[in-house]
Amino acid sequence: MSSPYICNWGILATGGIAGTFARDLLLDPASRDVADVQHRIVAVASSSSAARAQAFVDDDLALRDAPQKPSAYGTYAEMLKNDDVHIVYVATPHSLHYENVLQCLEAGKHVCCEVRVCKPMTINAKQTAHLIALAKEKNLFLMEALWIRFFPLMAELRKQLHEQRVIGDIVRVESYNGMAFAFDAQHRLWNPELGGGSLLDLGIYSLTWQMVTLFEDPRNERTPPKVHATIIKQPQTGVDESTTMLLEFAKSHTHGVCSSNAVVRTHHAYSCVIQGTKGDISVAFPPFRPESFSVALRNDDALKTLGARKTYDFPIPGHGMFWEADAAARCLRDGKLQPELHPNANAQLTMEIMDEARKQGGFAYPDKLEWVREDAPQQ
Ligand SMILES: NC(=O)C1=CN([C@@H]2O[C@H](COP(=O)(O)OP(=O)(O)OC[C@H]3O[C@@H](n4cnc5c(N)ncnc54)[C@H](OP(=O)(O)O)[C@@H]3O)[C@@H](O)[C@H]2O)C=CC1
Ligand SMILES: O=C1OC[C@@H](O)[C@H](O)[C@H]1O
Repeated sequence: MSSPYICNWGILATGGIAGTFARDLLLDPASRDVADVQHRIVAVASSSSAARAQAFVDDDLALRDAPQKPSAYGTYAEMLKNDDVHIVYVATPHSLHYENVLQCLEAGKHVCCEVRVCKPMTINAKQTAHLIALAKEKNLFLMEALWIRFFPLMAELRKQLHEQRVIGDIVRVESYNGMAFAFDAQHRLWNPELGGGSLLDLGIYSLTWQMVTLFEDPRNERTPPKVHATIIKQPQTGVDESTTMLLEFAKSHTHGVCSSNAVVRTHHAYSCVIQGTKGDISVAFPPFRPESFSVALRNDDALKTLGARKTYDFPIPGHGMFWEADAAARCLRDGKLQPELHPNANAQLTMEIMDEARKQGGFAYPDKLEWVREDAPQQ
């Protein structure tokens, strides 16, 4: 057997998700039956201080006595000069993704650093288009780190829906992601300056379920849906507390109902319900980390009632962010610039749908967040 490809990561920022992702990188890939790739964290950077980066390595990742300790940097720019870094995990709030990824791509010119970004790609579609164009121009790998796209559950769901067509033609899809975030005007979820609001943070998941089920329905031939959206704003900071979109997929004659809410949590029944002519598929809670889905086919009595529900379980051996990391590593190994399972066109369309929802709901971020550099492609 050939030796595994070893992917060297640099972690940019040391907040909550950076720790979760990095700890997943440190798990033995054999625990998820993966043998062809391995991960190594070679560097960590914090914009706060080198001491913070060091504490992240020593304490958050418990690597104080590790034989090969990651280097700790007090600025992102310094880490990007490290030639050992193959790929960067950008873990800042999404208000900063655009400038941080630009920074990584620009550094790639000198250090051949590869880049990966945290979801959602950016604040708006123009910024995403610029990053995709720049990565292409520089021959660098770029992917939206939408971890659930890489879950084995997702592959099985796609197979049952689109190849085996177990529930026949899809007729209607309902997806919801809600979390009860206590109001704190400074928190990234509520703060407009940090790209706050439910749509970008939570709606990315409800929209993903629509994309996987309806946009990827072969009958729709990857035609973007018509969007009808409504937004309720948080009275103090003005970010969207709740966004509901009705997505109209004309070719397949289907409607998707998609919503996000930062005040009330998703009901514990299901994250997404897909109704077809022959039965239903229900994806379990929570929408951002489901471990099962179930299928109920209609009985033969004129297809009126549903039969017994069969559940398909996909337990996650860790947090579950390693599957996207494995996909990124395989792309680097094989010289691919984006993952087949989640091409950058998906991220672009997602941002366009979100832009349209915000436009219809009358919600814009401060100009300093919606900016694009003067060399961004004209749209
Ligand atoms: N996939 C998932 O399950 C999840 C994804 N996320 C996504 O991850 C991203 C980060 O979220 P999370 O880790 O929870 O956020 P945190 O606030 O915990 O961490 C963000 C980090 O970004 C860095 N940063 C740099 N500049 C700023 C700034 N001006 N304000 C705040 N932070 C700054 C800081 O690290 P430093 O000081 O070291 O530079 C900070 O610790 C978001 O896009 C979010 O949507 C969040 C939770 C779950
Ligand atoms: O990705 C996410 O998943 C769960 C939430 O905690 C978080 O805010 C969101 O960004």
